[in-house]
Amino acid sequence: MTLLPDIKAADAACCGGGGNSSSDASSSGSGSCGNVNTKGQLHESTKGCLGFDCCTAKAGSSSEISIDETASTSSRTLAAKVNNNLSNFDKEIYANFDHCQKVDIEFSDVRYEVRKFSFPERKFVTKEILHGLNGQFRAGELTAIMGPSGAGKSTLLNVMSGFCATGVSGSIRVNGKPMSPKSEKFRQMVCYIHQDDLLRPQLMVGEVMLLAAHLKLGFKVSKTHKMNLIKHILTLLGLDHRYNVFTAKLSGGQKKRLAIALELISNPPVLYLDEPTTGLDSSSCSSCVALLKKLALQGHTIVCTIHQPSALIFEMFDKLYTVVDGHCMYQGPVRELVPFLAEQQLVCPSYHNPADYLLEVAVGEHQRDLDELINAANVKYYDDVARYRFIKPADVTRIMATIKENIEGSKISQKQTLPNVAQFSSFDYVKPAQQDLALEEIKALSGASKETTFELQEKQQSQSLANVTVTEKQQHLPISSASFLMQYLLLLQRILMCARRNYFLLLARIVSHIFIGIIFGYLYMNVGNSATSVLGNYVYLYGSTLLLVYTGKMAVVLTFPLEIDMLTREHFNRWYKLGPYFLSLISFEIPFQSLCTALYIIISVHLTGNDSVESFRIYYFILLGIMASLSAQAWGFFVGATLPTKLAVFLGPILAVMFSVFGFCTRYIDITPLFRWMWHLSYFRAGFHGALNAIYGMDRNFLECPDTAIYCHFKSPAVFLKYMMISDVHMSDCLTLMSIVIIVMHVLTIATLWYKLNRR
Ligand SMILES: Nc1ncnc2c1ncn2[C@@H]1O[C@H](COP(=O)(O)OP(=O)(O)OP(=O)(O)O)[C@@H](O)[C@H]1O
Repeated sequence: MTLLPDIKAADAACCGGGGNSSSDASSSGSGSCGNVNTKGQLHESTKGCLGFDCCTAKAGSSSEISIDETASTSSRTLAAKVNNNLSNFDKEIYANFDHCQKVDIEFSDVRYEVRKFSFPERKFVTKEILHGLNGQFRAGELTAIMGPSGAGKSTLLNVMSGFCATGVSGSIRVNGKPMSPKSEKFRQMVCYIHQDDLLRPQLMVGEVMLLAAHLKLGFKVSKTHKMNLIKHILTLLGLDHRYNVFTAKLSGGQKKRLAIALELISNPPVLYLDEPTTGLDSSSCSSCVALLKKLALQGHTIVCTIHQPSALIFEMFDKLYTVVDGHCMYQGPVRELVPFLAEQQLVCPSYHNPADYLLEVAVGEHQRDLDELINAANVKYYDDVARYRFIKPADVTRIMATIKENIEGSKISQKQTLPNVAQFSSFDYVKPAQQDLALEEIKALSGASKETTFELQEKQQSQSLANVTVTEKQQHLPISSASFLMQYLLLLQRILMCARRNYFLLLARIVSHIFIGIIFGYLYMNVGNSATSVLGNYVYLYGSTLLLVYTGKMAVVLTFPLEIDMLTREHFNRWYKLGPYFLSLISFEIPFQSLCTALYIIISVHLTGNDSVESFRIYYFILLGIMASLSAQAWGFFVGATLPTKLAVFLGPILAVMFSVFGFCTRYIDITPLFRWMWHLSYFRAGFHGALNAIYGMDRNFLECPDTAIYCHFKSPAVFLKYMMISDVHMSDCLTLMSIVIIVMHVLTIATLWYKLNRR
């Protein structure tokens, strides 16, 4: 029997866009997704609703493994069992993930402290948020981090994912080897999906996926294979029917799944998710956890924080990690929670959701000393670790002998034994050679069929998958991210696509420059060549510089901080490097702002009659206007990258005023010596003086003095420049200063972003 229809039904029912269904059960505790017994456990009757894995412990029609038996070791064994029943199509989907590296993470004495300045105490104070946590997140398992609000769940996730590295102490071991979360190797294994989905609303699901595939897989993988992979992932996540839908139009649950789909492209062994179910209705919530379970079954290490799951959803998790006030209050299999609490004289009432009960205990509703529970949790953890961790290779033989004895003496049934053996054999601290030996032993002594032994070892799973009709390339996608140039081109393409579809803002920028150009032109109509209107023209040039500087700066000061959040996440998840990202951003912003500036100047210069002079003056004016605007834009990027938006919109103009006061509208001799450095550094001043020089300097002929005028003091433009004390302005100086400002500010912006992205 093929499971294809089941899987499709599953996706439709549980994970799919239909998004109905199974989850009704999540709120009621039972329902279409199967029945839940009084302990909140699923019965075998869940079969058929989710294909095979969504509802935790359903094992396909041929399964003989009951839920309880599989609960602890279910993931790998169950996945293997189900794989036997997959159609080729389904196997193709899974084949894309069968090379997921298995990563077990163990952490001990993990502490996290923040150092903040306390205004009441007028000194820096250190606050410890995580107080020496120990634990394990294992491959093939779905682990929930639970706890009351403010307990430290997100902080633990941030620390374990390497998203927060400063202030962290303790040790993290990956597959038994110590590893720093800051290390490149660690980062290659981990993806972190934040609570809020930051997706570009102007792009369609398929476009976002393809872009991510190009960025993450590089161009050694053909587009056909990328498209296949995308199709497989979207099918797996129940999003295939949303391929041509804009991300803005996805439901909350679909957005969450898309966020996961995007990260799955690089098939990361470890996925951390911060509250993936928050904001979802019970149906989407159930679908989301079912999906995570499905991914865990494929060998990923999946850890997520969750708030108050229903009994059904709670049962879907393999492991639970409870955090209370920065301490661990329970960690272990979900099914062992109730017995653990009972041992602590905390008896979860029948029909009560254990997750709710746990939270009640955690917030102190049951008047239980939490320190005692924390201690008990620690003892249990070390007990569990000791049970497996310190098995010496020599012990393998002894354990095998016991198993053999048990099977031969029929003390326990084979079906009971196998999951235990699977758990044992998958344990990393036993040398691989010993594991192989053990498996061979089991194979021989249990007399199991090839299919039965196959479920014991992931190695054998993939071997089996290799037998199906999956092409070589699908099994061995050569993952190497896109080159610098390709990253740049892809990101630029994304910006252009977004700009094309969300043209309102850009159109507003262009229209406002044209509109103000007309207004200014109208206000200072024909002042350009008249000796009586020199001061009017001076004000026009002043106003123009002011306008171009402000539009250049404010356009990015306000939008760039929003970009930074997205950059932080995509960069952390290794989509691209900072260099190509920033280059693509300015490759769009610089020409666009230049275009706006040029449009404004061309229109206003014509209306003000400034174009009646030699054309090179107008070219200079346009060039200087563009340079001044780009200098301000570079400052805007820097301010936006450095300060939070609220501070940036306040401090940006203050800086602009300082630079304009000391140079823009003040003569050099009027400036206090203390602030004269500002005059020299002011790009405002350089732009404005350069513009004045372009219009009135460089040996311009006399201006027209109307017959009606008795006397034209500024008939000679040189007199006016001398009066304004700017007769010795050199164009090259102005252009050089502004070029330096542009380059220095962009370099500083990149340095700031680099620091922010890597400080963590
Ligand atoms: N950078 C920080 N500076 C100061 N305090 C912090 C910082 N980060 C976290 N905290 C504090 O640490 C505690 C744990 O925060 P965390 O966000 O991890 O809680 P949580 O369990 O995820 O809460 P919730 O469920 O409400 O999201 C909170 O009291 C929070 O105020």
